[in-house]
Amino acid sequence: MEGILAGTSQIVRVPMMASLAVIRSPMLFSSERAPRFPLCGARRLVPVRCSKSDEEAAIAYIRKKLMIDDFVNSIEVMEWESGMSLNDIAAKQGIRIRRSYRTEYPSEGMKNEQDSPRNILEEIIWDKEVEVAQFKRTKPLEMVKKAVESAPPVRDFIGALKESYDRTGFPALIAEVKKASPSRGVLRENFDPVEIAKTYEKHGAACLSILTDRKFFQGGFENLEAVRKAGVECPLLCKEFIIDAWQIYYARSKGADAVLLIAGVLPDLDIKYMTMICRELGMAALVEVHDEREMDRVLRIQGIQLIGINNRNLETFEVDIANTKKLLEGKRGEIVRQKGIIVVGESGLFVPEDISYVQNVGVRAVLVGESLIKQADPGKAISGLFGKDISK
Ligand SMILES: O=P(O)(O)OC[C@@H](O)[C@@H](O)c1c[nH]c2ccccc12
Repeated sequence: MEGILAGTSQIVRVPMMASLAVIRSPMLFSSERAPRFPLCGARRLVPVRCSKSDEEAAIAYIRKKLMIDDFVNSIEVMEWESGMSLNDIAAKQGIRIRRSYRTEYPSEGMKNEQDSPRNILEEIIWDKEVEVAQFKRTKPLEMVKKAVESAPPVRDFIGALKESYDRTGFPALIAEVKKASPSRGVLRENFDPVEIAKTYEKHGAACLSILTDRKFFQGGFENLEAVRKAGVECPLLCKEFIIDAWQIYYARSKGADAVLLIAGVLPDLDIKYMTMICRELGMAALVEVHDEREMDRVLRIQGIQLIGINNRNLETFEVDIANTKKLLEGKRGEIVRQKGIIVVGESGLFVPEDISYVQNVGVRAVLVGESLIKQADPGKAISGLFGKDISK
């Protein structure tokens, strides 16, 4: 009988049954040289011969173990199987950020016009691909999964946001621990992540966002780990450019309770796959959108609980808080309310009027960095931002 395929920890399609799933252990096999689907790592299907009983065992395993309805007959996977490039599939969804699929930095002589990133976000992503490939070589997934077992217990990120909203009547604050950014340069010379985290917590932050990207934001996973180990109780968002499921496990192993998934970078199938992994790990996924098309894509995905509307365009750095209003108007706002999704207003919030502006259009949490981190005491700055002391 023809037609089963599998990889390790991957999407698996069983053509006879038109089923598709994510599977943990190598079951049957596929060609090692077949192209991989990005994060899920599944290989393009190469029909292999296997016995009827193997096929039945595979199907039974998939059915029993996995919640796969979303993946069945996924258009993306069918396109990929039929030979479309991954960048073409992403482009069809309106994604402008291309992947380079590099695992090593190109040497100077190898670079050419076509090979250059088109904007800062694309540059970050191309860089991240190499960084993750290198990380994975030294710490393979199995090793990171082992480390997850001894990670500090997960905290309820969404629960903390709801609780804070109910307690204060203001959007819950996710306060950001960020030393620098590509758009603003160094925001704070004297940067002690633990001290900043503690003062944020003391002054009423519901959750914290910790930048872990080193090259562009001067962050690091050691900051996440240090904050968690210092006894800070707020749930922690790992602020990273996630392009590979490996990074989610890694974030959890370092104590993260939530991760950021950027819809402008990740095709639908990746978002589904990654939110599924978050769910399994007990983490929250903050899915970030910037325009109507991204918002519509994310609203169509089942099980999304937290959407961040970024007022900053990560390709041009333009900031406009009216973006939050635009994306919550009309039908979109209605769907958000029907589904009980918590919307986080992100970036460019400086004064109490900004907070009430986004609150009035339906935001129940805000993500704030610059306006706090630049103050002498970032925690004390919280009451200035809200126009009121919101500490417990
Ligand atoms: O410093 P601001 O303008 O308050 O913004 C915070 C946060 O929204 C911003 O850092 C951010 C939002 N989405 C991102 C994605 C990657 C890096 C950074 C971000």
